[in-house]
Amino acid sequence: MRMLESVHGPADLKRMSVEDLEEVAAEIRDFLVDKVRRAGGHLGPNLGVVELTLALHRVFDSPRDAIVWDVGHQSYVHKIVTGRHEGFDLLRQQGGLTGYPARAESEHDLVENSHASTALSYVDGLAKAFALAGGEPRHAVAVVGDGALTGGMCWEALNNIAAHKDDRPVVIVINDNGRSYSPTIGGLADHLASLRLQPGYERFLDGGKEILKSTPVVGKPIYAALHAAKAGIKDALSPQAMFSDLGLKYLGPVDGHDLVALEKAFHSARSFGGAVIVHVVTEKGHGYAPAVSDQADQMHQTDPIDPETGLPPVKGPSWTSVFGDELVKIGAERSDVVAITAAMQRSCGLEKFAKAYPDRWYDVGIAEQHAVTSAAGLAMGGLHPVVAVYATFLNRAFDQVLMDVALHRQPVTLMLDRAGITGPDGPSHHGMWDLSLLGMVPGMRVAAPRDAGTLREELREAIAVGDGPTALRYSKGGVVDSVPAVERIGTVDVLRRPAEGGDTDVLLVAVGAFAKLSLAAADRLADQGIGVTVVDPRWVLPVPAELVALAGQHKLVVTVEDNGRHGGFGSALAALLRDAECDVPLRDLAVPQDFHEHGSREQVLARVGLTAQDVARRVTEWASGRLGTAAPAEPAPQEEGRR
Ligand SMILES: Cc1ncc(C[n+]2csc(CCOP(=O)(O)OP(=O)(O)O)c2C)c(N)n1
Ligand SMILES: CC(=O)[C@@H](O)[C@H](O)COP(=O)(O)O
Ligand SMILES: [Mg+2]
Repeated sequence: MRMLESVHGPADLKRMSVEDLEEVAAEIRDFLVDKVRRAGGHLGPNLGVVELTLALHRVFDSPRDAIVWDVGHQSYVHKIVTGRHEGFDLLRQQGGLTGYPARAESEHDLVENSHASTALSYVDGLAKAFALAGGEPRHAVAVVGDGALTGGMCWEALNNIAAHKDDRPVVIVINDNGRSYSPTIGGLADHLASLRLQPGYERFLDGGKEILKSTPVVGKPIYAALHAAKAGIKDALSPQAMFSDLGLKYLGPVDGHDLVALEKAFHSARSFGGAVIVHVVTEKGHGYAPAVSDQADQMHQTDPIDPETGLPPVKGPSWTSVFGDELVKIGAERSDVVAITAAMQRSCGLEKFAKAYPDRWYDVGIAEQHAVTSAAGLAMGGLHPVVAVYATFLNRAFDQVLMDVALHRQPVTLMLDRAGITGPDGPSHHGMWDLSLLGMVPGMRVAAPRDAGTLREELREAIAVGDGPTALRYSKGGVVDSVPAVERIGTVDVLRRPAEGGDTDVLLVAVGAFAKLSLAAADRLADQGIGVTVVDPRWVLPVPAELVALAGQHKLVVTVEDNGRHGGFGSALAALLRDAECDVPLRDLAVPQDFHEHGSREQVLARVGLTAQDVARRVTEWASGRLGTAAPAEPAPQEEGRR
């Protein structure tokens, strides 16, 4: 790591020779493989942007020039060359480097949101701000992947950037490795592929230019004529009409692992002065055979490996895999069931369904809004679509759920994976918003399975609904095995009653995966003589009416949910009790309404006061005085987020 240790910032890169840079690139690759395989993270994407990042930081002047990374999962090299390589032992771990740009970490980092397809909008805004500020030009540079480019916001931004193509220095670097997780889909992807097929285009032109320029007398006029004909040649060799028709200058395709070619292209882009697209062709996982040969997703996202075995941990069944397996069975029974993914087929559990029913699944690209409204179209066509997305990514399709699906009462089922605190991916990945959003949607029915069995059961119940939208929400990671019910009252499962003849002091209403945690808290409370009934509503929205009678049989109601507190299940139940004029006091335990820094799921839940011990302590605190029980020691406050 001799060379790499001499890199403390972009200025050090600018002083290096190409030979030194090649050495730095090799050392960075070794560093990434070593650190990311230990810590876990986005190994493939970052191995693909080593040369691209070095060339960017040599040609542009960050932070004066703004560099925005779309999604941001491929910003490890950027972090390494901006003085943070010593922090990689704690990458994505509590208290350590985040896996995305972080403003608190560096002046070189601007955008922390890890939701895709936003970078072009940021640079459009930045370019406008730089223009208004006047003075020496500052460049707004976006690095956007071919996957992120399938997101609709990119095209909204391109439309605006093209409106000022000549006088605002916007540089759009398309990092085209042909993949999101799996190969990127759609007409745009095909278009980029057709451009990729002409890698010699730039070399063809450059070679001709040098020969003609060095040819005496006739050379220059011929070159001038050819230059004028260049557009024609370019279209013939490299049909980039899509971009030039927008009025945007297009440079490329450029070999994304050739430092000299990259710098040449970036210098051209920098000196152009207006909006320019640099189409860079890279290879995900480049330089590391296990990543390049990983057909599924070229090590897009790797779990920490076991240093002993050198293998990722063996995982048991996940919420995702339980869903995926059950959907295959349903697919055999219901030919009208189809599935949609937004470029996350495997991560959302649709791999087996896609294999079993190749004509009944759709990858729409990173386009959640299109996924939902196209699902409404599929439903209007007589089918029952199942849309599988991460809960946090549903945020951007809220209006589509509300006005395209629910307004038309279409039978679309949303499978909200990674609901609740997710952990290592930080604040924009925690799925803590969906219950608050969907609670506003008339006719929306939301289930929160507590274990594998209820996931299968509630999925089937959802698919059986033909007159409106349904959704299931479930956590990241290993599924909870089995949490049996002792009784079912309507849709509500009673999981635990106070000991025989014990007082029905507290009704503990547990949402989804928090059932197990709530039972553990109830055991702690029983030790203190507090009688607790634990129930699982199963279908949490609209709130089951049975909870009103159950609440009336207790002295205190407490809800526990892995959703943001504002507008969550607790709020909805409180409203129902008010409407029913049931005045039993209610307290709601939920994720504090804030942005919560990364860590493991367990660490973040502990940080925000959502462990069994926290629940028991808070219930004891609330029960004291009401139930004549002793007041507890001063409870740990629920930590607010980082701001
Ligand atoms: C709105 C949204 N949907 C889905 C994701 C999940 N996601 C993260 S990276 C990625 C693929 C990105 O592909 P690309 O932009 O080509 O970058 P690459 O990994 O190939 O460098 C996806 C789907 C996300 N971050 N944001
Ligand atoms: C960057 C991104 O959005 C995804 O790649 C995410 O990191 C995956 O998270 P999971 O590990 O929960 O699938
Ligand atoms: Mg890609």
